[in-house]
Amino acid sequence: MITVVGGAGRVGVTTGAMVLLRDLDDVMLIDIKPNAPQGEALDLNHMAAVLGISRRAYGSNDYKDMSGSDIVIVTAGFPRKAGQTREDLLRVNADVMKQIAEQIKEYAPNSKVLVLTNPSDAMTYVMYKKLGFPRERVIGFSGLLDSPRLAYYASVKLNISPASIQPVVLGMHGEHMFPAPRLSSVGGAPLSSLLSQKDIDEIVKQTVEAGAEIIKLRGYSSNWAPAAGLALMAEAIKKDQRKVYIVSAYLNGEYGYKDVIAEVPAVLGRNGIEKILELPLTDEERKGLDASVNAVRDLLNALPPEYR
Ligand SMILES: NC(=O)C1=CN([C@@H]2O[C@H](COP(=O)(O)OP(=O)(O)OC[C@H]3O[C@@H](n4cnc5c(N)ncnc54)[C@H](O)[C@@H]3O)[C@@H](O)[C@H]2O)C=CC1
Ligand SMILES: O=C([O-])CC(=O)C(=O)O
Repeated sequence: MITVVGGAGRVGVTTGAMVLLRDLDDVMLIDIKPNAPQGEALDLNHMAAVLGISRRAYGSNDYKDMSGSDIVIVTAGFPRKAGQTREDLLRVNADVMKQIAEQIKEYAPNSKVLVLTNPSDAMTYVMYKKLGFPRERVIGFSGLLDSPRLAYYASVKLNISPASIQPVVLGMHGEHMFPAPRLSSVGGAPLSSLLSQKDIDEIVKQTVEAGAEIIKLRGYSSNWAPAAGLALMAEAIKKDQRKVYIVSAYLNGEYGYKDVIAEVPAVLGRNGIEKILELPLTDEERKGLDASVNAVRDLLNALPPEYR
């Protein structure tokens, strides 16, 4: 069973749908909104019946129904509104993480926990600290959104499929993310060698501002792309695929950073994070990553001690 906490919210229910569509497992949607997860589950079950998918969705307002889940995906919490940054959600969502960590510890103590709630690196840190699970089992989301976004914008410039691009965005998910065009590649060539500096600057800006652009256009934040990314992470763990994805990981010396969470490439398999990969960086890239990781640290330092 894969549980989604926040399962009646926009990203939560879309994630439930993606898990069913990829035929990964049954899905438990848990949410504090009365009746809402049950209603979403019913609709998802009808979807599965239409498509002939033999998986079930369940909905509940009781955390104990996550019992037995090997993967718990956390999408619960407040989304930002137009004009807000993700960082503005720090305090309110840290509270939500703290409450949910207690429940996961009690009902799914052996699970791998994927955290998407914003600001996602800081929320992954709170979840990690409050759960006390080994770091390979508490994995933050967003690299699998920021990097494919970079691939998308580059693919438009190059008129090629985004699937042909290996994009790299590191550090923080937020205003200070670090897109790395030299480390991103197309057919073996660095992306930076295939586009003009002006085009690179443009796609980097589009990537950083992508989330805000969606809110500006439609009034609420993304759901389709993040849900797809979460489903890929769950799939890599569930099927022990050992695929390399950029994820938010607790660093204990990797890249020279300690006691902080940042987006880095990692191998995902049955134990969660099987290995963190350390990319060789130029001096300039090192500075860019430092600035990004320091922005995560600033957020963590702004959290009262009970969240750390
Ligand atoms: N890291 C990323 O790339 C992305 C992060 N997000 C973040 O994900 C979060 C959710 O976004 P949406 O789904 O659009 O919001 P939403 O408002 O549609 O859904 C949030 C859900 O969480 C539920 N919830 C709140 N507290 C809860 C608790 N203690 N236990 C269980 N459920 C609880 C709410 O009832 C609601 O149904 C936001 O913080 C948003 O900023 C959204 C998109 C991408
Ligand atoms: O923009 C938001 O608030 C949601 C998010 O993190 C994203 O889409 O990158």
